[in-house]
Amino acid sequence: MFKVLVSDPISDQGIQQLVDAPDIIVEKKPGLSEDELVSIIGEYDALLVRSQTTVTEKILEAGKKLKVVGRAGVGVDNINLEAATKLGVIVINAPDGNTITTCEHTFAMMMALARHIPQAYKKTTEGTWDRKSFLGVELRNKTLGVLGMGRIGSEVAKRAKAFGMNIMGYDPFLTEERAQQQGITLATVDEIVRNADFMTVHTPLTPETKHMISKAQFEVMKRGMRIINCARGGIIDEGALVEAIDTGIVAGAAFDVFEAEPPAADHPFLNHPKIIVTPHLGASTIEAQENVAIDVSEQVLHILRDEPFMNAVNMPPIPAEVRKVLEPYFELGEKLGTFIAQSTEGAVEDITVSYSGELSEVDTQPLTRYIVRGVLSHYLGKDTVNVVNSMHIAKQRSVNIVVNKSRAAHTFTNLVTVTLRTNKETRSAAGTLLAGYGARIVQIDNYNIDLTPVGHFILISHNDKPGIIGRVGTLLGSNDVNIATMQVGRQDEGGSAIMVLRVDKGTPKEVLKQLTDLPELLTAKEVIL
Ligand SMILES: NC(=O)C1=CN([C@@H]2O[C@H](COP(=O)(O)OP(=O)(O)OC[C@H]3O[C@@H](n4cnc5c(N)ncnc54)[C@H](O)[C@@H]3O)[C@@H](O)[C@H]2O)C=CC1
Ligand SMILES: O=C(O)CCC(=O)C(=O)O
Repeated sequence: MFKVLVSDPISDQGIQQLVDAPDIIVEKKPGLSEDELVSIIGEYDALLVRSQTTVTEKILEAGKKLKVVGRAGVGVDNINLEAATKLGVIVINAPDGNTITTCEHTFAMMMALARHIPQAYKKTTEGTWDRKSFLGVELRNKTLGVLGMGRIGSEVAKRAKAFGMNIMGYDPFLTEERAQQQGITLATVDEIVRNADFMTVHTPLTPETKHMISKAQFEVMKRGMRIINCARGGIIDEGALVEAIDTGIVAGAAFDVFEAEPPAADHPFLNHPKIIVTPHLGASTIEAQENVAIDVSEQVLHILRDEPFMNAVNMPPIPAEVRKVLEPYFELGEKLGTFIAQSTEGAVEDITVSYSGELSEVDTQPLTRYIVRGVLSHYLGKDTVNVVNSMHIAKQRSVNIVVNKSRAAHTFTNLVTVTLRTNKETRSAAGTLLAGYGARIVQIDNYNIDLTPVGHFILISHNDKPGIIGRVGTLLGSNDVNIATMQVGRQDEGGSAIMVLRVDKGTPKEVLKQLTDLPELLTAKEVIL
């Protein structure tokens, strides 16, 4: 059974699949302090948060069983990613589920700002019929500057065009060609600041974006600009903004997010006549909350069940076309790693992974992580090593990871060879996926074999002498170890050889010892895949 703690209010419908899963217990405990979380997190395998819970290093360290932190939303600035990576905790988010909702909130804010709707509402409901104070502006023919043309920024730009706005966009990844395709003008921050009538920010908060709009930008800003921030507090310098509004540079601002949330009661935005605010409601619709909770629950289920999952935040993203090529090899790669670790004696020095065929043409880093996990988890346990921390642990333990690639044609379309060098010996195993047959281990050291990597095996090294197969069969039979299949490979007649036996159940240690006592038999290892 896996225990999942939900520490923020997250859509019930969205997490229903977790609640219904027979191997999961979900407990909802919103509003806990850091100390309270530290005291209970040790019981849980997964933690689900929105933005209220700050997942600190202390919490992650106390989460001895914690495998994954799921963020039901985009921004992961409330999670200590560095600590999570170091501790092997996978951090996932739900990047797509709230895009449209947040884009629509941005638009609601832009229109409310253009037409003074919150201020007018307040006065009207207070009993004052004031039609003079709230003269607005149209969006049509105005220039909208979008800083950050990712998911939300692009959707905002699309809708702004329908309102007849001209769009200037800036994003480090925005090329001239993409800008043209989207019907917008590629611009610099400076050009946007000097020319836009409205400006909206849709970047993450990073050291680079912190205060990207500050005193220097306000000094050259087009007079009368209106500014919206539905991304993260701190992208726009709050103090400098208030000054720019009070000195007439900026006509007004609409903010959903603050540098510190919730803002202090005397925060200058609150009660400012030209600033409208919402309490971080960008993603707050029924649809978005359900979407993000579904996305994150699905990934958490995969991770807890040790199944392949989509991109984690604390792992480099895998482009869809690369994932398509690599994903079928993840399980095989991990099995090759565990096979070779179980087959080899001694302390690990280096792991060499060779990719040949089509696999050599893509970025194989994600697959290497699975292979390294397979090797290291044999020594350190599956719970300790995962695909997020496997490379980190290898480095920590001075295990060299060497990757070779060759496009060279081979008997197989693709071949993955894992070679493990220890202080005692070097062994290798190669595997492939055979169309219609699935995963196969096709080579051990230099011997060709054909093995479906599932079940219990005994891997024997011996000298190729008459009678040895019979002696092995008799010994195993007399110890009630039933042989399902047997494969033998040799280099030369009478030379060194290997035997791979698939057996129906685990082989007792004393039986393995008796095997190695047989004449001409060198080693006998149990391998469980
Ligand atoms: N108010 C709310 O409730 C919500 C806020 N957000 C926030 O909105 C922001 C954007 O979210 P998405 O569009 O989903 O993310 P995204 O990752 O799709 O887009 C962010 C874009 O910012 C760009 N960027 C990074 N550094 C930049 C820089 N220095 N200048 C210009 N662009 C830069 C990136 O290249 C990327 O294209 C995030 O901060 C997210 O946390 C997202 C959802 C809800
Ligand atoms: O959970 C929320 O409502 C906040 C959403 C958000 O800020 C994000 O997804 O980045």
